Amino acid sequence: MNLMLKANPNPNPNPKDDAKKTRTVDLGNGSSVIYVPRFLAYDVAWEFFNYLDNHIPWTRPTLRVFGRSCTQPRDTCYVASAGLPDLIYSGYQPHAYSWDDFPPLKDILDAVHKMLPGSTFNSLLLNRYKGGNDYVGWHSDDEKLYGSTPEIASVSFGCERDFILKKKSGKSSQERRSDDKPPLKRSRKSSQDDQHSFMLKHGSLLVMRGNTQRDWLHSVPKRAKVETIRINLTFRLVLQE
Ligand SMILES: O=C(O)CCC(=O)C(=O)O
Ligand SMILES: [Fe+2]
Repeated sequence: MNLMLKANPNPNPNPKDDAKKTRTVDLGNGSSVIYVPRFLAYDVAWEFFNYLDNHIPWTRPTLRVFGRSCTQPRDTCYVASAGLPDLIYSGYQPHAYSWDDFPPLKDILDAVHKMLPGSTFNSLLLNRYKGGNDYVGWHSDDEKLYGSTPEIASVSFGCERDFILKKKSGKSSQERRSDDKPPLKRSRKSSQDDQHSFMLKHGSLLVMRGNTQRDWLHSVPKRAKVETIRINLTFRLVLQE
């Protein structure tokens, strides 16, 4: 299959159209997010969607969360370069498929590397959300094998879903700003700075950098009425032991 993949050479052809613009959000304290809405051309992204939907050996594993067994609320698969330490999350160790098993994934990885000069990724966690009942709950991707400041590059296909970042508990920035007020007068409401939402478009790229996994949680919440499939690829760098 030749998908003629290139990262969209001009992801922002009309500078007036903010919806198409690459956006960098400084989350403070060394955390940042980059969002590229048109990372892949629309039609190419649909070809990838169809390939991934039909050729990836999706599974829905049983996880152990807070001592309880539950079925992961989305399909998953894992691909990694040979010789890397195993990924284990929520008591589950996915089988690591090879990049050679799924050549189009190497093309997407190349495009991500091209878009992010200086960044390297050697593993990929794939997720398939079959409809609005499928989701990923609040978490951070802070497994030890990614080191202290993991960079995660996330490419989305198909149904648009909300991706929400929320500051880990501790003081919200509004509370921090009102440190000089008596405690009773402090607002308990978190400020807008403590949550950011992205509607992840078909063919988009979102990158989390720096301290984002240390200081922030992220989720893709359930959405009533959503009935179509979304596929998401998160590229990560597993550090060699
Ligand atoms: O589906 C997404 O956009 C996010 C997936 C995610 O957070 C993860 O796989 O760790
Ligand atoms: Fe994540």
